[in-house]
Amino acid sequence: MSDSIAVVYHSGYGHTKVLAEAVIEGIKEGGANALLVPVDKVDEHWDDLADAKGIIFGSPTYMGSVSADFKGFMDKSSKVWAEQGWKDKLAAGFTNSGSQSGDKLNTLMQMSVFAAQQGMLWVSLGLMPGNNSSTASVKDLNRIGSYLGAMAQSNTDQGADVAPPTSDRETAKMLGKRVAETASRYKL
Ligand SMILES: Cc1cc2nc3c(=O)[nH]c(=O)nc-3n(C[C@H](O)[C@H](O)[C@H](O)COP(=O)(O)O)c2cc1C
Repeated sequence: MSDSIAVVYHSGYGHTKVLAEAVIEGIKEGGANALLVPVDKVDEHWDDLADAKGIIFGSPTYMGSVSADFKGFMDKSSKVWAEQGWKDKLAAGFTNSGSQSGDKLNTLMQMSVFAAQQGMLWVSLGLMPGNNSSTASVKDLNRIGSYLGAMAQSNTDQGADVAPPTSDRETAKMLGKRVAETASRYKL
C-alpha cells in the first residue's frame, strides 16, 4: 500500500479535467503523491488504484447524474467490489455542471453510495459555504455551498480556459489537500 491518492475522472469537454488537475495540485500540497487517471485509461491503472490509499472521483453532471463514461468505470469496478479490494481506502468526489444547481448533489450522492459499496471511507469537502451573505462573493471558496464534495459550475458558452472560474478550481484544490492531509493521519 502506497501513500498515493488517485483521481479517477471523466470530462467530455475539458471543464471537469481542469478541476481534476486542481485536485491533483491540492493532493501534492497536502504532502501525498498524486496520480491522475482519466476513465478511458483506467484499464492501465487497476494495480495503481489497488495500491492507492485514497481515490477521488470526478465527473461532470450529465442529465442529473454522473456521465455515462464515469458510470462505465463504476460498473467495471464491480470486479474490485467482489473482493472488496478498495475496502477502507479514503474516497471523495467532485462534479461540475452548466447550471448553478444542475442537480449536482445527485452526482455526488451517486459517488458516495458507490464508495460505500466499495467499503471506502468518504471524506467530505470540509469548507463552510461561501457566497451566501450580502458581503459574500462569487469569488468565495465553495461558492456553490456544497458539503458532500466539491461542486463547480461552468458557463455553457465558455471553454475550459475560463470555466469553471478560479474559485471553483481553488475549491477543488482544497478537496485534494483535505484528502491528502486526512491520509497522512490515517493508518491503513
Ligand atoms: C449530455 C449532457 C448532459 C448535461 N446535463 C446537465 C445537467 O443535468 N445539469 C447541468 O447543470 N448541466 C448539464 N450539462 C452541462 C455540463 O455539465 C457542463 O457543460 C459541464 O461543464 C461539462 O463538463 P465537461 O467539459 O467536463 O464535460 C450537460 C451536458 C451534456 C453534454
